[in-house]
Amino acid sequence: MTPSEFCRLYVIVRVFLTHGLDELIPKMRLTWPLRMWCRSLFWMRNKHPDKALGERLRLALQTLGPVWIKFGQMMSTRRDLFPPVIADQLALLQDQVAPFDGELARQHIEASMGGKLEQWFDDFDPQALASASIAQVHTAVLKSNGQEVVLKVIRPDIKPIIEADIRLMYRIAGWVPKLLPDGRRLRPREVVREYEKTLLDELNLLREAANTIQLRRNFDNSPMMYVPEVFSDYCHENVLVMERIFGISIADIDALEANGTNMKVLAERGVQIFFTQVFRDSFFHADMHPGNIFVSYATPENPQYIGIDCGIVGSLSKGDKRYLAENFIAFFNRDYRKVAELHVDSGWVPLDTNVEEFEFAIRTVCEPIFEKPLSEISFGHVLMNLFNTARRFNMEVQPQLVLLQKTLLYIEGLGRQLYPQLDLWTTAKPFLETWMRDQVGIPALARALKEKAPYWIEKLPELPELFYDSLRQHKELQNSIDKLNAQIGHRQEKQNQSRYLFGVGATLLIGATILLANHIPVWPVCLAGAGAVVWLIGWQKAA
Ligand SMILES: Nc1ncnc2c1ncn2[C@@H]1O[C@H](COP(=O)(O)OP(=O)(O)OP(=O)(O)O)[C@@H](O)[C@H]1O
Repeated sequence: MTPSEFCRLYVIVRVFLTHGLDELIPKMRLTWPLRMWCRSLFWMRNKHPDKALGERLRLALQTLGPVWIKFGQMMSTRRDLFPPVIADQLALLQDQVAPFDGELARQHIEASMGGKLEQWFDDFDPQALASASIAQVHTAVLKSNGQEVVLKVIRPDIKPIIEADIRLMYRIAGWVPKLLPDGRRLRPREVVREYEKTLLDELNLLREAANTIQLRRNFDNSPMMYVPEVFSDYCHENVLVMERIFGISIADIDALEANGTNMKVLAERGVQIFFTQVFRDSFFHADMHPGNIFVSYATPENPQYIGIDCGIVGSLSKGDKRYLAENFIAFFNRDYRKVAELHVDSGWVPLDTNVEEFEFAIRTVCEPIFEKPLSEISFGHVLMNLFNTARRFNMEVQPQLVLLQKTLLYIEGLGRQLYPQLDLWTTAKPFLETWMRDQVGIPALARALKEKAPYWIEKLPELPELFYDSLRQHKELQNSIDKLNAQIGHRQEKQNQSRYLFGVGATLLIGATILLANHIPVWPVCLAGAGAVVWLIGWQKAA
């Protein structure tokens, strides 16, 4: 451990102890040396004894800074791992990060772009439009076409901080199974690894640029959603340049209402956009928080979403989509047997899972959900309950499904906030059923034919030649097989002959031995000589 790592670890331990987080460790796990060590750190006593454990954890993460705040935010979505009192507190974490100097932002952008900002932009505003833990956003105008743009720039000093904190997180993750009774189930190293990947992905703005371009293409000319244009010629790993959008924040319900927004349509569109992204495009925005969703001022009766920050996206395979849609439909038909079978068929749980037991477990967990009216059932909670049950039956954690469930939970929450009577199932069911119908039978066949048609048309002129080649190859293959068969036959014949000669030779030698034993002269020598000659001929044939 380097001295700076040691110092940081000291700070982390101090923050944990002064927030009384040693309370997380059960008494029986507090070994004698550990207890003595904690006691010796008398200047690190719990300074917030009046606060509940969840709140103290939230405050501690907030004190430790952006890397830990984001970690807490991610953990808040893993309700399968933490009790609600902790997860609810983690969900309150906000990264209020002070902006860094605009001049430093300018230098950083210029270093990435390899020239003065004025070469490409006018009116660069050194005052940040927004500042978050990883990046900061400034406005400017593109010189080439007068387009108002934003420049998102990664914080100059953030990478080493992230790397150092992640290294320490791994170290602490190694202690968790020893300290917490449930430590192994929490799979701390895996959780840190997942977080590390998300953070490192967010550090590369070229990824976000590519995701934004893809999402914009998927919703090209859509009245439901608008995605700003990315100016990829100006983008670098540290800098993203995109069209500036002017919309109402989705969190500003008063402003939405003042603009005359049809809240019912807005809420339903949120659900439709999500299902379209998941099932039609296999590409969904997975960082849905209020800072990333806006609504256009235009056409409030027919409201259009504006989506930004595509740093984190999810995608499902064809198989996953199909099983997911079937799962939803089976669940809402209360066909738990089908739900269990689907989990096995999809490979989400092992093939040898006892389907009856699994069905029973799903029924136990899911049936109470139907106590509520259908319109109040949460898809996100249904999925969470299903996955939690499946995990008891050794379902592997599937990151793409966790991301999907987390996004779905958020979309539902948002939808109900916008329009409390939102009936999710009625909004989503026709979409899912049409999609399912589209996946099987004549439409699926027609689509497959349509997809493959250009390939076949391209290959058609080559068909006669391919046919001739294949016939020729078949003939050549037949000739080789005939030759091989003849060789095998010849060899077998020789082996039969040699076996016969060995037999004759052996008989002659045995005869010679018998004659010799009976003291008959001359004949044994002749017979032995003949036997040896016959054996020699047989050996030659066998060679
Ligand atoms: N194209 C844009 N037009 C106008 N404002 C924008 C644009 N892009 C980003 N912003 C503003 O900057 C803020 C931060 O942007 P963004 O979410 O992309 O950054 P971030 O570092 O990923 O933040 P977070 O970690 O909170 O998601 C947004 O909430 C929005 O207010």
